[in-house]
Amino acid sequence: MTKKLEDLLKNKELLVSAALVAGDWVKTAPSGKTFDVLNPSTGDVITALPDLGVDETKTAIDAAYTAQKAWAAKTGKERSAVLRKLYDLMVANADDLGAILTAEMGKPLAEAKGEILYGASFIEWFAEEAKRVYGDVIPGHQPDKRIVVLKQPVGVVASITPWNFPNAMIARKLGPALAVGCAFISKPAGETPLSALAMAKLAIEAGVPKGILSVITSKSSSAIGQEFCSNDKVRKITFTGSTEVGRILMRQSADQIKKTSMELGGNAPFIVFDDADLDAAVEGAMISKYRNNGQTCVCANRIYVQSGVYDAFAEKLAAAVGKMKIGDGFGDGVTTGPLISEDAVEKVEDHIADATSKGAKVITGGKRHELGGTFFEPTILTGVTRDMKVAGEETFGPVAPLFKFDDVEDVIEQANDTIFGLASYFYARDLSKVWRVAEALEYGMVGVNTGLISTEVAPFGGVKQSGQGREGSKYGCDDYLEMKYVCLGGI
Ligand SMILES: NC(=O)c1ccc[n+]([C@@H]2O[C@H](COP(=O)([O-])OP(=O)(O)OC[C@H]3O[C@@H](n4cnc5c(N)ncnc54)[C@H](O)[C@@H]3O)[C@@H](O)[C@H]2O)c1
Ligand SMILES: O=C[C@H](O)CS(=O)(=O)O
Repeated sequence: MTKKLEDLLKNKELLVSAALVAGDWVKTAPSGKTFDVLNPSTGDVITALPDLGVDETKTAIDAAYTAQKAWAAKTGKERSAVLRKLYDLMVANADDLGAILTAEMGKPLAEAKGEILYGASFIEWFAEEAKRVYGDVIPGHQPDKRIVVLKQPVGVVASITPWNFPNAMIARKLGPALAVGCAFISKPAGETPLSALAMAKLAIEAGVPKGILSVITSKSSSAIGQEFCSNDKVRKITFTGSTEVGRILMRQSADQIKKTSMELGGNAPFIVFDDADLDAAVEGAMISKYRNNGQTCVCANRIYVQSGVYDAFAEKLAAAVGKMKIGDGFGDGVTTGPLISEDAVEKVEDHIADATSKGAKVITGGKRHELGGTFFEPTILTGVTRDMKVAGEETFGPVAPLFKFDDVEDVIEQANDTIFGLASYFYARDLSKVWRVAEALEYGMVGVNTGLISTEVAPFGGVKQSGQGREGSKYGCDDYLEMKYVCLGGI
C-alpha cells in the first residue's frame, strides 16, 4: 500500500488544502464546490480543494491591484532579498516539494526533486536580476532636451500553467514578475495545484506581501481565464500550455490589447547525421524523448537518422530503452511514471495505430504497460514517414518515431515543415554543417550534440505557433516591464 503523502513529508504544512486569495487561505469555496487532486500512479485521492470561480478571482485581482504599488515602490534590493529567501526555502524543502510533485503529477521522485531545483534556479536568477533593471540616458536631440528611458513593472500579472512541470512553469514566471515589482495571480492546472500552493506557502514565509501573490484553485480554468483577459486591472497574461489554448487567450486578450507571453506547444525534430557520435546521440535522444515520460514541450517528437547510421542508431536506442524501469514515481529505481490521464494514453495509442497502419514498425513497446492504469511501454517506431500523425502533431508521450533521410537539405526542409518552432536538436561533428544547420532550423532553441537545453541562464521560448516572449536569462524581465520615454525640455 502506498504511504499517504502526508506521512512522507517532514514539513506537513506544505500540503495545503486551501486556495490563496488576496493573502487569505480559503478552505471552502462560497459555492461549496470542491475538486479532488488525484495521484496518477494509483488513482488515489490526495486531497480535495475548493473549486473557486470568477468572484474569488476578482477578489484576488482587486487585492493585487492595490498591493502592487507598494511592492513596486520597494527597491530592487528589497525585492531581491525576498526572492533570495524564497530560493533558500525551496532548496531547504526540496524533498517535501518533490514528494508533493510526484504524488500529484506522477514523475519519478528524483526527477521531481530535479524540477524543484530547476524552478528554484529561476527564483535565484531573478533575485539577482531584481537589482539590475536598468533604463537608458539618451543624448538629447535638441540643446535644451534631456532624454531618459525608464523601465517600470507592467502591474498585475495573471498566470496560467500546465500540469507537466507544476513547480518550474510557475517559478519561471513568478521570479521575474516579483523581481521587477509586479503582483502575480496563479491559476495552476486542476490536475496539479498542490505544487503551486506549497511554493506559495514558502513565498509568504519569505516575505511576499499580502495580496501580491494569489493561487486560484479550480478544476477548470476557462471561466477564470476569461476574467483574467477581460478585467482591465490585469495588465498581462502569461501562459504556458498548448497552442490551442494559447490562441484562445490571445483572442480574449485582444479587446484590451493586453500584453501576453506565450510558451506553447512543440514538435521538436531530433536529427542524427552520419558523422555524429552515435553513443552520444542515443544518450541525447533518451533524455530528450523520454524525460517526464515524453510529456515535455521540448521533447524530441520526430527523430531523423541519416541512412548510413539508421540501423545502428535504432539498435542502440532499443537497447537503452530496454533499461528503463516503469512504475510508481515513489518506487526505487523507477525512471518512468504514468502518463497524466487516460486521454493522454489514447492520444499515444492513436499515433502508434496511425503510424503502423501506414507502414511503420514497432520495434519496442507499442502498448499499455502490464501495470495497467495510465502506464505505457516506452516505444520506438521505425519506417516512419511524413504523412503520419507523429510527423505533424505533438505526441506528448513515450514514442520515438525514427525517420530515415539521405541529405542535409531534405532533412532541414522536413524539420521545418511544422507550425511549431520551439526546440530542435541535432548531432553532427562537422563544424561547417553545425553552423549551417543551426542557422537553417526555424526554432527558438537549438541543441547541438545535446538533448537537454533547459536552463535559467538562457532565453527559453519559441517562434511560429510555439509562442512569443522568452523566459529565463538576462531577457527574462523584459516581458514584465513597460518602457517609458521621458523627454525633459527647457534645460
Ligand atoms: N512552451 C512551453 O514552455 C511549454 C511548457 C509546458 C507545456 N507546454 C505545452 O502544454 C501542453 C500540455 O499541457 P496541457 O495539456 O496542460 O495544456 P493545456 O493548454 O490543455 O492546459 C494548460 C493550462 O491551461 C488551462 N486551460 C485550458 N483551457 C483553458 C481555457 N479555455 N482558458 C484558460 N485556461 C485554460 C489548463 O487548465 C491548464 O492550466 C503541450 O502542448 C505542451 O507542449 C509548453
Ligand atoms: O514542458 C516544457 C518545459 O519547459 C520543460 S523544461 O523547461 O524543458 O524542463
